[in-house]
Amino acid sequence: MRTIRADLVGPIVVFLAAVITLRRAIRNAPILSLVPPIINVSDPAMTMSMLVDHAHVFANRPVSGFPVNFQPGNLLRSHSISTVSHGRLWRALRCNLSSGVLHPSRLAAVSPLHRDAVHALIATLSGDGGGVFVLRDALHTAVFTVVVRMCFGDGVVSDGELRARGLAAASRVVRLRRWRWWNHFGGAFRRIIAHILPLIAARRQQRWRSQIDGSKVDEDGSLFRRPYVDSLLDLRVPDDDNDVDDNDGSDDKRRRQRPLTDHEMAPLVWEFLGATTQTAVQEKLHQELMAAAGDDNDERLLRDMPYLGAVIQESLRLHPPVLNIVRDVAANEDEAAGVNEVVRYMMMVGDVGRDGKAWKDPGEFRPERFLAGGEGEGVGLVPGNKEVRMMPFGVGRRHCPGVGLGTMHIRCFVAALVREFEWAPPVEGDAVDMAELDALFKMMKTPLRARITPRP
Ligand code: HEM
Repeated sequence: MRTIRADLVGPIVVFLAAVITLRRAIRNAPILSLVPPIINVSDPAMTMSMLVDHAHVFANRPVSGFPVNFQPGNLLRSHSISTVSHGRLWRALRCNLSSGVLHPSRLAAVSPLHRDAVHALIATLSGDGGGVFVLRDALHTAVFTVVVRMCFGDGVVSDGELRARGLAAASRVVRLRRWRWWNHFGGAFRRIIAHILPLIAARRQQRWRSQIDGSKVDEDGSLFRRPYVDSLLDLRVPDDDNDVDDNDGSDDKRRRQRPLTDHEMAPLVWEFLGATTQTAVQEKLHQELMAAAGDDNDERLLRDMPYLGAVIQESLRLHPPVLNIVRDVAANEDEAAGVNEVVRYMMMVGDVGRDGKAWKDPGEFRPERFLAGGEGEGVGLVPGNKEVRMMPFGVGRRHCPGVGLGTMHIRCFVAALVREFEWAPPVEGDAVDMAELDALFKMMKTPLRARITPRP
């Protein structure tokens, strides 16, 4: 009889989610010497009250931990959507991302990119007819190739370069996972920016060339039209960059607008690339996947698979890749004295998802709880404004805008991996070590190693 392992699909989901969220965790890490008083919040009702009912108060994350001198002689704070203060600039940048590449109507265009990446991943894993694999690098490269194409279109980064960068990025994930690596990060960030700037310039040139020869820039056969960098090149942001929020937005139109500089675009590009970088369960999932007729990677088809959705949701409830939602609140502003005291609130994402009052046997991996009739039926990945039972993508006005794309990546790769291979521990009977690393973001202490056998 075939042994069915219930504990292998979850780690894959957890790892994919961690890859995809690396960027966020890095951005939220404070520099230790500047850490203000911290209050940890684990209670779901309290979290709700803070992030939803008092969203205007809890609207800012810590200012980017490190001002970076990535433009010679010019010390700048790196601005990405997640680090910029809540205000006009934040609104312009977030709106550009959410209504552009992340808009639900655009996500269908990601399916062909997923198809290419899935084929390459399966070819890599089935190379020698199966065997024992450490999944991390192969999965990382697969996700990375998709997001690079969404970011730059095709033709800016070559296939070979893509694979090399995917692997380099994977090894950076590993190197950056411990707090003690943080000191090295300023330098690493400058190097990353230095890699990104020429890619932005190359895309700009591609656009110029196509304007000159009258062709459309995407006529080079790019599968993903109007990639993220194009939207940044076209974007105009408020000129005064005064972060104060004027909620009425009344005179926004009259304000002077300016384009972004390449040095402003680079951290945004990096944020995009980084953001997007657990077998009864396995068998049940496999049956559901095989029963669905049609294109293997059709996003609509995958979205309609309740058990696949439940497995992903249960994995993110138990093992959210982002440990805490961080907000800085001015506790005592005395402008005359130049004093601006800040209190830092850390909403503990894992504690909320494992709250014993909200969940039966909260520590147990049981996807069925999210199916019809289960205690979690109808619970969303992003809480509405009634209650918070889990919050892997945050809550309130600064919740993750990438929830659609993030879950789409996970659905697509998990589905392909379970459809194509049978998964077992390297040694029959071994348990998967789910110990977590005290890292910037959640990772498995022991990277998942599995024996995979191509399915007939
Ligand atoms: C499994 C995948 C992902 C997870 C678990 C995740 C999780 C999170 C969390 C917990 C936050 C903080 C929310 C808050 O503070 O309330 C966040 C913010 C953010 N995420 Fe994601 N994320 C994922 C994928 C993505 C993707 C694919 C993108 C886009 C390319 C993205 C872009 C962002 C941005 C820009 C922010 C900052 C939003 C703001 O400050 O307005 N994330 N994410």
